[in-house]
Amino acid sequence: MTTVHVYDTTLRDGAQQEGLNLSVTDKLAIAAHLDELGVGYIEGGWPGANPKDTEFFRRARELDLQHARLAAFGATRRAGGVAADDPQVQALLDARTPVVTLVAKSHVRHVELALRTTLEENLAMVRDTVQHLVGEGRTVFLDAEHFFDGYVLDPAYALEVVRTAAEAGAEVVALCDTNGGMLPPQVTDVVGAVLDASGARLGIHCHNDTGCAVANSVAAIEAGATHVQGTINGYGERTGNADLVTVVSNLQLKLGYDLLPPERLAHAMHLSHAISEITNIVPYGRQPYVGASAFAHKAGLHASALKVDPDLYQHTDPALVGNSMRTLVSDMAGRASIELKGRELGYDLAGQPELLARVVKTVKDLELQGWTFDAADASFELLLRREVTGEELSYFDIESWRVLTDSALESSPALSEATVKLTAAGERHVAVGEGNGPVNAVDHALRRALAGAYPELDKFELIDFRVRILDSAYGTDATTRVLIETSNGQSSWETMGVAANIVHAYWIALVDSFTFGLLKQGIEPR
Ligand SMILES: CC(=O)SCCNC(=O)CCNC(=O)[C@H](O)C(C)(C)COP(=O)(O)OP(=O)(O)OC[C@H]1O[C@@H](n2cnc3c(N)ncnc32)[C@H](O)[C@@H]1OP(=O)(O)O
Ligand SMILES: CC(=O)C(=O)O
Repeated sequence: MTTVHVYDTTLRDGAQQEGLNLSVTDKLAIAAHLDELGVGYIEGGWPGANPKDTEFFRRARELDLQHARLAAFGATRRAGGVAADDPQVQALLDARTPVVTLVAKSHVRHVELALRTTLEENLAMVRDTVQHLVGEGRTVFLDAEHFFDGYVLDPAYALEVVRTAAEAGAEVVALCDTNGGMLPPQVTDVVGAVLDASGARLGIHCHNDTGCAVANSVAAIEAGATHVQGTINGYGERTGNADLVTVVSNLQLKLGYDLLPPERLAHAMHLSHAISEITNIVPYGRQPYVGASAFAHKAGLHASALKVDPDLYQHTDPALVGNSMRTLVSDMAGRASIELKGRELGYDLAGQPELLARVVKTVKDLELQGWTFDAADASFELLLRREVTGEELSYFDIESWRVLTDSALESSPALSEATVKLTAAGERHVAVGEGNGPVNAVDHALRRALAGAYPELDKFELIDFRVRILDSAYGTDATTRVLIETSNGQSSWETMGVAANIVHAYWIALVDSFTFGLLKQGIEPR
């Protein structure tokens, strides 16, 4: 059986996504990650189209790729010319990659309207360019642009493009759903028909405009294509390309294809997130397989079954793609949810039905007031610890705090000043903090008051702050929920506070954040 090529186009088609802009260094880093995942091919960009892509191919020669072969992407030669004299084709050779992927027209209206040439000349462009590149020692893949729409309009011509490319020496002809409008049954029919009529080795390249890019890619492979293109996290023009990790996971874990070594697929979640860091696009939590929520369970009924056997509410083992099961605590939790969450946090709560029932009730009561524990694991862990140990973990005793804000003048911005009085390490501290707003001032004052007793707090940094008005019908009287995320440079945690006053809500979240952070660093109350 022919092995299926796994062909990644994150660096070319993925980079066509709105708002995604990669430097040469970013592209090199992503290429190294893709190689670690074990993909067969990395399409690096279009040499000659812009200086960045040209530079990428120059520097990519220094990459020590263990698995992947690099592909340079570009178009067939210009109409009316010859491939050997075409500067764009020469730029593809100058990229010095083992593989060149050519985009070619296969839709008659595109040939006539976009390329403004004859159908015969388009075939000549395909033939000449493929032959020239093969003659120069390159493996050539041909992306037949708008293939499916073109096949519907004029199947004979679309087929002729496939035959011409294959006869000229293209190893693979990838059928592209460029406008992303196809549905799986259409893809199945067309791929099957083209395979029968041409005998060419076919590939598939899908866009997600109908939400079917992954399904269409899987359908094409099941219909006989043996080369699949996609991008990490489904990046790409408009609604994106087929998400390569989802396609590969589906083919490998559900249909038995042997595409990536299992130990590499088990890095998929890490890779997806590492690439999100580079693209600076927040990972999509509900992404299949690798999203943070892909195996997160909120409903109590689910948890009660998962406790017995995780397979009962999971379509696959999350570890196969490097993910893990999580239990969410909320007002939809039951005793089993708390027991499972406790297990995640290192507490064995089995056989403690009264404690479990008490925690369920506390959570439900607090959620009614606006708390949302599934977004603030650290606040839940402190609550659970309190219920289990029967005591409040306290690193400092607050005596009072207050904050004042001067009115803003045109000549000088508003200034806030907070005063915090507390006892820590057996000593009373009174500290004043200034800030550009009340939240900032409170943060400074609390840190200053604790600096002597807990120098570890110096490393804690606020990295996210979210405010939500809970009962908006009351306008400025509304209850407010503040969620904050804090980092110590190695890990991060989320805490929350709910109060009528936004600064008070922040204060609750901040105290919990410092308490949790110190606890996790193994610091004893002083
Ligand atoms: C379906 C896809 O996503 S394919 C990938 C598309 N990616 C990109 O377009 C990103 C990179 N592109 C670019 O930087 C530029 O468009 C370039 C450098 C390639 C070309 O720029 P320009 O020379 O200024 O041309 P422009 O972008 O206006 O038009 C594209 C030209 O390529 C021609 N062309 C389009 N497809 C093909 C093809 N398969 N084979 C040969 N020529 C083609 C068009 O007819 C047009 O020709 P014209 O200049 O005679 O009108
Ligand atoms: C080649 C390509 O990116 C497309 O047809 O969508």
